[in-house]
Amino acid sequence: MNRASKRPTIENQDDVSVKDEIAMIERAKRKAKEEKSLPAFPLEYSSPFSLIIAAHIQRKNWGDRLLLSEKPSGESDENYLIRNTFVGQEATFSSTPLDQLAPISLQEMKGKYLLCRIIAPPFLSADRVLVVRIVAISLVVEDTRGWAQILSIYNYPGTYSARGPELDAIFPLDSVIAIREPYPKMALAAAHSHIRIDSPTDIIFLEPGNQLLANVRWSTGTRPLPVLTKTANEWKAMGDQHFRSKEYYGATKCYSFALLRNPSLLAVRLNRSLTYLRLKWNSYAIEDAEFVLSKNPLSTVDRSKALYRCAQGAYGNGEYLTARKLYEECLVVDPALQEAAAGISKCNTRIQEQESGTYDWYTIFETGKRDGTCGDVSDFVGPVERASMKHRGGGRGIRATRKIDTGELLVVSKPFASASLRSFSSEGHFFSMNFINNSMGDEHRYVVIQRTIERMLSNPHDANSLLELYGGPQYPTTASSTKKSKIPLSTPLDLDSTRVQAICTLNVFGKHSSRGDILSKTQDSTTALYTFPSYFNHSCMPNGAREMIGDLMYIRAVRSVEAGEEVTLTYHGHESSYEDRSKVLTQWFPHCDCILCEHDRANGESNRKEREAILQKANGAKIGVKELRLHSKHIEATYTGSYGPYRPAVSRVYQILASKLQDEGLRTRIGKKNMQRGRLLFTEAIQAGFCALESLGMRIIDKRVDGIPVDHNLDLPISRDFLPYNVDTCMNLMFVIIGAFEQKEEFGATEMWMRAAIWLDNAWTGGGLKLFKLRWKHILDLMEALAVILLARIEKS
Ligand SMILES: C[S@@+](CC[C@H](N)C(=O)[O-])C[C@H]1O[C@@H](n2cnc3c(N)ncnc32)[C@H](O)[C@@H]1O
Repeated sequence: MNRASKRPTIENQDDVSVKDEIAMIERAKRKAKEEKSLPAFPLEYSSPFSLIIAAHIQRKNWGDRLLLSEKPSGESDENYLIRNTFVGQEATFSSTPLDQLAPISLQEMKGKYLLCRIIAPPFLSADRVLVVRIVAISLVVEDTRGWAQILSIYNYPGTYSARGPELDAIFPLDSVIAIREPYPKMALAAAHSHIRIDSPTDIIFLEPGNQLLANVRWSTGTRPLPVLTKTANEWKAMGDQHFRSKEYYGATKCYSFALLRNPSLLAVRLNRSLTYLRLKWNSYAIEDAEFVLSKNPLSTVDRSKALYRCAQGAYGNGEYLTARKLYEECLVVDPALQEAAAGISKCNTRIQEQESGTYDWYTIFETGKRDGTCGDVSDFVGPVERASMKHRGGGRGIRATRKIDTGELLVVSKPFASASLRSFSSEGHFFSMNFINNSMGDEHRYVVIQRTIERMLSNPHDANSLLELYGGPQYPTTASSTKKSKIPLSTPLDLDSTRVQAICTLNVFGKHSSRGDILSKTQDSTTALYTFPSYFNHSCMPNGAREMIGDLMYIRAVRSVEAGEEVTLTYHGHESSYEDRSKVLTQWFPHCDCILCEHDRANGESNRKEREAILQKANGAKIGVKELRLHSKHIEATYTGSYGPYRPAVSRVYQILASKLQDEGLRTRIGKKNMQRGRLLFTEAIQAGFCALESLGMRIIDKRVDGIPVDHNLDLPISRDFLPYNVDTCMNLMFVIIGAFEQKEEFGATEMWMRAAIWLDNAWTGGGLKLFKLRWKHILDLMEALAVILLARIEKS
């Protein structure tokens, strides 16, 4: 079976239309509601023995292949990994501290905590159809009376793509765990009823000496807690092994066990600190390193390592001034530590970026293109601030703190959490039904939620800034506060996973897609969640525009903005019709009051429909120049009254016309050697290119098509007061114009328009001629000698 053809994506929606998807999601919602209404108690009895066997079989059947070894072959159905899940399903989480809850057994779960013990290795939950797995990790546990149940754990850090040995380390056999206010899930979808845990903070691993373990008798016999089964050094060795295998979650668990056995082992604490750094759990890394620094006496080597880890942690948290000071202290302890000297220099660069908004855009683009991530840069907030905007959902927005010029850099933001195509090692399908905005989500979106939760757990300060984002009317947007826990995941942060899912759904950004589109895994796509950029409200004709390079986002003003004026972005593609925009926007709000939508409404439905019909014809495969000329006139006529110059549908028709004219011009010149007619066609192509640019909002000052002298002092042919939303489309149009001028042997014009292209690219990217050459290499190569000559002349002038 050819799976690629079966995958429902935005490009291939034959299998599952949007309507079908919504119907599917509605059915799933009904099923979830029905499930919730079933009586939860009493829980059915399950034989521990049969559950343990079932767990082993599951793990062996296909779990082993997926968990322990390389990725599945993807060729046979049995091996093929399909994950499915729901986002926005009403989930529980506990906010009652463990010591204020009463213990229960599985027979009598209700508003209490459950004390239980892991009695089988973790496995991947499967639906009735074996090849479909849900995204949870499953454990078989027994309570003190020997009753067994399956725990389905969602959102637990490090489990989404962990393999067997690491999961075994995260959930060691015989661990005793307390689950705050667990709830049973009936056997409607899964093979067994089970206990579902949505919030990782509801699970508390109990360690020796915990009060809750006093006087506990296990009817199946006492077994030592896992931590007691190895010496500190043995745990350290296991931790090192996981570290070498890059299984950092497993490694931190082993190092934590080693430290429970012997808290004074500084080497283990330094190793755990390093492991936290790898996981970007910077605050925990700093805590371990600071513990080491608090010891006296301390060897120079340990002091230097601990200081260096503190510096790296502060750097990772974006505290560059602190990090620089710490790197300097490292050099005092060990003047030969070159990494510290390099650290200082990196801090200086980051501080400069942060203060001045000056970036090495060339390197950023190159890294983003190569790695799909933003590399090492700092955040920047320019002349904009968060402000109260009561008339918008969530009540906030972004406004200018002073007058802003066209092209000014407003924001550079690293993601709070991101997922790019390159983040996924496994193949297979992923289906997620989002109950919040009734859409099918892809794996990227789900992974962003997982990583968001993880980041919240790893840093309470980050958790607070995330919880301030808008999650819909049911969640107040007042600042919240979470405490820092001493041991990760062991004290209540009270993570409400449904709220986090709602926040992610309303605020996530995607590359190459409208904010709400589904992206195919085959596209080079990045999905990411940002904090500051999430406060921008929407307009279909905004004064700001965003770009994602890897997972780094930058935002520029596309026109001048007055002090105090709101700065907006668009949440969807820039060229969609009123009807498409309205449909997409309902995910966020019911009615768009921007100027473009007002014009479209005033323009009337019949004009809009006619416009779409013309556009469809113009997009037809066999369309000729003659028909396109007519379509361009007709589509212009669908606009009435005071409709502004921004008309992407018109631009689209002129774009097609310009490229067809250019093709025909070439055929005429080369084939029929008809120079004069060729020249006319190129002139018309240039004029169509001008119309296409103007309908995207650009203002052309110099519309000459003949007799432009070769003169460096000529001003640009375009106005510098507006950056078009779709820069790449405009750049391509300018290259068409340059090509047509070349055919007309108007070399003055080619240079003038090349300068315009370089200006626009630089205004958008900030990367100058060097980045221009990198970004447009594929086109410049096609231009051959012309590009070489023009760029050499421009560089010299
Ligand atoms: C990404 S948030 C933007 C920031 C949000 N206003 C806040 O206070 O956090 C998206 C939400 O803002 C609101 N919003 C954004 N643009 C809007 C617009 N043009 N009209 C109405 N509501 C808008 C909607 O409620 C939407 O779900």
